[in-house]
Amino acid sequence: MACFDGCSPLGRKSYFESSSEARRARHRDKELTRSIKRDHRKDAKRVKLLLLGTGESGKSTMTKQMRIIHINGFSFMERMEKVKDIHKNVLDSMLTLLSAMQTMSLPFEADDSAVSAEFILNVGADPKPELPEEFWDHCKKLWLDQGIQECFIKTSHYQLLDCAQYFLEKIDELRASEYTPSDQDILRCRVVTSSIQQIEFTVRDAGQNVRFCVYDVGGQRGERKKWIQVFDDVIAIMYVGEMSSFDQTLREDPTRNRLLESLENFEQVWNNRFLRPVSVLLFLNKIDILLEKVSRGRSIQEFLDQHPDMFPDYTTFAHSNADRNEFIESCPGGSEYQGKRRHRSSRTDISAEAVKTAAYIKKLYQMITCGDLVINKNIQVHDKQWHTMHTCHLFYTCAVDTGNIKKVMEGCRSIIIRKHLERFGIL
Ligand SMILES: Nc1nc2c(ncn2[C@@H]2O[C@H](COP(=O)(O)OP(=O)(O)OP(=O)(O)O)[C@@H](O)[C@H]2O)c(=O)[nH]1
Ligand SMILES: [Mg+2]
Repeated sequence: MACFDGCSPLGRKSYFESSSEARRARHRDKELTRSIKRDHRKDAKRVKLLLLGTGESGKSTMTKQMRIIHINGFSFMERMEKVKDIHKNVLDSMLTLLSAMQTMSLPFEADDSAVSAEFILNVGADPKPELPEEFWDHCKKLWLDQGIQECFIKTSHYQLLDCAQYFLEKIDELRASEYTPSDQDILRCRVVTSSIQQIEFTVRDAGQNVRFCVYDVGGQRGERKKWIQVFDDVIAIMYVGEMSSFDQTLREDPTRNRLLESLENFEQVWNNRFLRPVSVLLFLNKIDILLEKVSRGRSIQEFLDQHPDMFPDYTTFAHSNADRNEFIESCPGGSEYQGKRRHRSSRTDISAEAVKTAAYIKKLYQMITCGDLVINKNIQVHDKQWHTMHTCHLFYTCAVDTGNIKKVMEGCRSIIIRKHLERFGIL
């Protein structure tokens, strides 16, 4: 029979053991409580934000903007470290164009372009840390070839970096030995994120210093399983959605449309039970590329035709004046038009079709937040009641435009801080 009153020969020892054990337990308990309070105080001062979105949507570009706006930007050393990545972007872009020329059986305009192409392909087959001098001459020549230009216009048929044109148009500058990347060059430079990155900065708000901690994750499919590691204590998610990718497929799955992937991924984030109390700031990014695509005659209709029963009718969709004004004010150079109704309507470089496309894509994301559009029939889409603990705010963004991001971040700041104060019971 078991004895519970210390009557066994070991009873006294057990008593002492248990009493010292109890003291240790009490001590541990106090330490733990103190540490929880300490962490709570620390967390109460630190606002944790997550940048989520599919691959190449612009998350890392947003963190670069935060560095430019809130930290002292990039040091000379950091700029010089980017030179290799920028040169690699040029090489990768030209290799992609040459491979697409072959796949689409497009001819070069100049007879000797084939020689330049062969040179570049050889460099690509065995890339050295430094690109040879002749590389730049061949690259410049090829970029001016009408055949390559024709191929470039058909970019929706293959996977070209968004920064290809930007860098290929400034080859003379990039090849110079004294080249130092500018802020814009760094913003345009593409490097895939394959581990969780974090930046911290302090913002002065209403006379108080608020410490922000922003996590940037990889958005390609293989990276998304890591996202859950950073869900704890998050105050708000900055979801970077794609505006310009309606005619593109995923790099990691060329059978899948990028806009559809972004919408579905957003649906998962919005309905994720761990993120139920977390508000979402939805950045509808790459509006500059959207503008440029629509001006080249690309239309979202082609994408919609592939999913006849899924999306609302585009032909009868009408955007509001407010939609138009919001879009114009967000477009590069749009701050001049802010609040000036007469001037806004004189902005002729923004077509009605571009505004309609933007407003329509925005509506798709909005419909997901209301459960009016379901992309993945297999996930649990919650009703309005479930979502009352969080909100979704939408912003048109151009992540390479510091003026635009500064304005958007100012708009987000009060939403984030309010959410943070509510979480820590301060409001
Ligand atoms: N023109 C233009 N380019 C953009 C914009 N946003 C991002 N880019 C470019 O798009 C490319 C991809 O951006 P990233 O910030 O690396 O994308 P990401 O979401 O971090 O991608 P992963 O790390 O793979 O998840 C870079 O070359 C950026 O310069 C934009 O609004 N306009
Ligand atoms: Mg990234």
